[in-house]
Amino acid sequence: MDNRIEIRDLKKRYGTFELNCSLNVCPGQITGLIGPNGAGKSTTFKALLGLIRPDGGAVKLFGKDVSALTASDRERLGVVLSDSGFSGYLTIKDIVPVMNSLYCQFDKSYFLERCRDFELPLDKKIKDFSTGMKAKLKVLSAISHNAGLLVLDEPTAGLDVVARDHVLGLLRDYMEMNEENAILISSHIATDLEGLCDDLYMICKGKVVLHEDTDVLLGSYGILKMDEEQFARMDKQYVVKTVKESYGYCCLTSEKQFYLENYPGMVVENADIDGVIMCMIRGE
Ligand SMILES: Nc1ncnc2c1ncn2[C@@H]1O[C@H](COP(=O)(O)OP(=O)(O)OP(=O)(O)O)[C@@H](O)[C@H]1O
Repeated sequence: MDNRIEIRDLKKRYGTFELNCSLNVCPGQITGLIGPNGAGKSTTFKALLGLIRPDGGAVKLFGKDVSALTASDRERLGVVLSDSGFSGYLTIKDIVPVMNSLYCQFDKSYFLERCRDFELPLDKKIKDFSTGMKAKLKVLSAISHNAGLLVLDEPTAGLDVVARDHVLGLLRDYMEMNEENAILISSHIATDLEGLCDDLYMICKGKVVLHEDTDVLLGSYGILKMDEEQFARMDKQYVVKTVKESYGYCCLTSEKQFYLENYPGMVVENADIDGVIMCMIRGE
């Protein structure tokens, strides 16, 4: 069975908000969905998992329509949603038998070993866990039952750098368990995803505004800064977005090398993903 996600023209309307999103996740890949608050990331995840009814479009997991997934297909999914999790009144000791009965392939010893590595107490009620402890427990639960596909909505939200590093490390371990494993992960913290994902979808006001391989985004994209006169004279064929600034213009380019070679006086900066997002949102 292919660990694949296919979303085609997924539509969902809430008042003035309108989602219209297409994306693919391929076996062996980590795909990131980034976008500002309210962009539509969680709505996409909920529709993908069949938790809300879309107004249109098609969603497939493992090559099957989401409504056609069997219970055993669903066991092959590992999910983290921001507003889901175990009851706060349970302890890790309580949830082990629950996981055991929910998932045929629950790997109890892996799960408990990792709980020990992360110093997660087995007897403490989950409601008394810190944000970081809860996040680690959610991700550990998602990867401890031989899922082929992970769907993770903001698994690093609210974490300090150390806890974030632990969670990202767990995801890298997961990808090494099986080369066909795949992950769809969202975050509004772009730096979390740039070191992890093979490709990134940028979503804004319900629309995918950019899809690119992370290497291309970090290697070829750049930010150009110039005054009005330089802007008027420049060749704009590789300009993706333009933002008017007090000093002149700031442009996002998909080919920074072209401008480095042809415009020696121009300021050409490497684009980090936050810079790209800012230009995509503010630019025209
Ligand atoms: N059940 C709902 N009823 C009405 N509006 C909703 C509902 N769920 C989401 N929305 C609206 O849909 C839009 C997208 O929300 P969504 O939660 O998908 O964004 P997001 O990208 O996940 O944001 P964040 O990063 O803040 O979690 C928002 O305008 C939100 O108010």
